[in-house]
Amino acid sequence: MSDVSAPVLRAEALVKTHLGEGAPARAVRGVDLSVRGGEFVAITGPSGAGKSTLLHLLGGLQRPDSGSIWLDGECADTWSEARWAVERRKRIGIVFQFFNLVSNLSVADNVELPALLAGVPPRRARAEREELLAELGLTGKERSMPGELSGGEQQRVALARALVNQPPLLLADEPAGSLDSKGTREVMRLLSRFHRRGQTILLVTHDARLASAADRVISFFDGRIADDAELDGGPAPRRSGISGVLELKD
Ligand SMILES: Nc1ncnc2c1ncn2[C@@H]1O[C@H](COP(=O)(O)OP(=O)(O)OP(=O)(O)O)[C@@H](O)[C@H]1O
Repeated sequence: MSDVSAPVLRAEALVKTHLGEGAPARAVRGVDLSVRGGEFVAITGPSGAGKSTLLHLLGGLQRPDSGSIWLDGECADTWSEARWAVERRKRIGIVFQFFNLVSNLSVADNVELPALLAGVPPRRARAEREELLAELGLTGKERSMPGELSGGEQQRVALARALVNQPPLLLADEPAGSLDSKGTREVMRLLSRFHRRGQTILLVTHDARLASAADRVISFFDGRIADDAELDGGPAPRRSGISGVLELKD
């Protein structure tokens, strides 16, 4: 088993200003953060606080103006876009509010795609996909197209896609933001279940209720960490990979 206390993700002095049409938006103004293996961290705060920008920086989807990021102890400062793409496939699963599924690919193909791009042999990619879809209650939907699914189902497919390469870290940006209360409960239950099995999760939400499912809550305000509180229980033990983890019962 991996060292539970080792940081999976570390950021130091991150700064990001968006230069848009209007005045520059100083979205992230000097953030230090360390996330240990097995932690479930929620980043919460008001609209416009900079939460999504921070998550995008941590996942390499945007580059900081200054500051550094380490993934599993490896500094990402000099990584190119291409290198980030490769590392994301191996190390980081990302789930967005609006699912971002490929609309003209079936559920099965959406989930298998990241595995195939990562060089996983097709037979193994298929096995991983079957296991995850069964786990997420989507068996029988393999040939469906994303547009034929409910919002909750689409988000479960997005979760399967994010987890198919067994990334040590899952980044979730308002994953229930476009769902009704049933869909929200479903997604939160799944995140909690994966966390209990050892998945490290960083969840961005403006909803304090959702944040309470985490074992650490970071309050983000005006581009900075205003509070960082560990809730009762502490981090779950980290286990490597999802497939080993899937054998465990709830
Ligand atoms: N691509 C962009 N171009 C210009 N400004 C941006 C861009 N992305 C974000 N911003 C601005 O940066 C600030 C932080 O935005 P961000 O989306 O990170 O906040 P947030 O806390 O995630 O908000 P919300 O909860 O509403 O999603 C806001 O003022 C926003 O308008």
